[in-house]
Amino acid sequence: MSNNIPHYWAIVPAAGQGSRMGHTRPKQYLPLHGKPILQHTLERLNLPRIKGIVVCIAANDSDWQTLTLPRTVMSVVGGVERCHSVLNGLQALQPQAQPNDWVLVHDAARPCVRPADIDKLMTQLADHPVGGLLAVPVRDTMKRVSALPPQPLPHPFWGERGVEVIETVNRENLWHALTPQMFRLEALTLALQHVLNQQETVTDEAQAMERQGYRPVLIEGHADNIKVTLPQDLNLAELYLQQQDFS
Ligand SMILES: Nc1ccn([C@@H]2O[C@H](COP(=O)(O)OP(=O)(O)OP(=O)(O)O)[C@@H](O)[C@H]2O)c(=O)n1
Ligand SMILES: C[C@](O)(CO)[C@H](O)COP(=O)(O)O
Repeated sequence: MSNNIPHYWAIVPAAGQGSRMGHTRPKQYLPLHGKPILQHTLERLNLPRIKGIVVCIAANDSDWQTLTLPRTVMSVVGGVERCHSVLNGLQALQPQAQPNDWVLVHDAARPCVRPADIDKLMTQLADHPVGGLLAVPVRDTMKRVSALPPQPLPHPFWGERGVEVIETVNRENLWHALTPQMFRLEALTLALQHVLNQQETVTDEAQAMERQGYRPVLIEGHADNIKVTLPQDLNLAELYLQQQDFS
């Protein structure tokens, strides 16, 4: 029955203040090649298979109305943390979506995502019971730092008292979680509600699903799907957009 075929929806958390960017405007409205980051992101998500898009914006957002949108999208007010914004977006979808529909949650701050990778995520997980996310394997040696208690160190070569001690973390099987992260509407809604009801937060949707005992699937994407976070990310994102448009 055609009405049993799950639809695909997108939620774009865009209600952050971009504090790490250190700019007066929220980073999602800063220009890349003269176009706001959020507009680039919405253009990447404007795929035929995505039935509708919900954008979560800050209550005091004065830039949203200035965007030229590639299609009609819904907007809802976000929350204190990203996970609160995403839950508001999920609740806005409830009236028009089915519980088993897929929801792709994609950061407004990731304008370089490749439409081909979004399609890959939707296609490869279309029949999966849980869902998953775009990710890329860690390529660098990883270090964990921890502050030493102010006491003599067991060995003089381990640095001065009170400095951070690093230890190498096994990078095998370590991946960078990206977005979109794609899960079923009802399952993701319940998972996030459970986390928030515990007065806790999560930094991505997969973590909420993991806490419910689900095992999300990683689908390899591309490292140029960066989250624009710090000032130096702006030039890098412009370079990636330029490379993609000409590749
Ligand atoms: N309460 C929040 C916080 C973040 N986001 C969105 O979640 C995405 C990823 O979050 P992040 O990169 O941390 O954005 P900010 O929170 O704006 O950045 P910062 O932590 O530097 O303030 C961004 O598109 C951001 O707009 C959101 O919708 N609601
Ligand atoms: C969702 C995310 O982009 C996956 O890497 C990341 O967790 C967002 O973290 P932030 O602290 O909200 O930027």
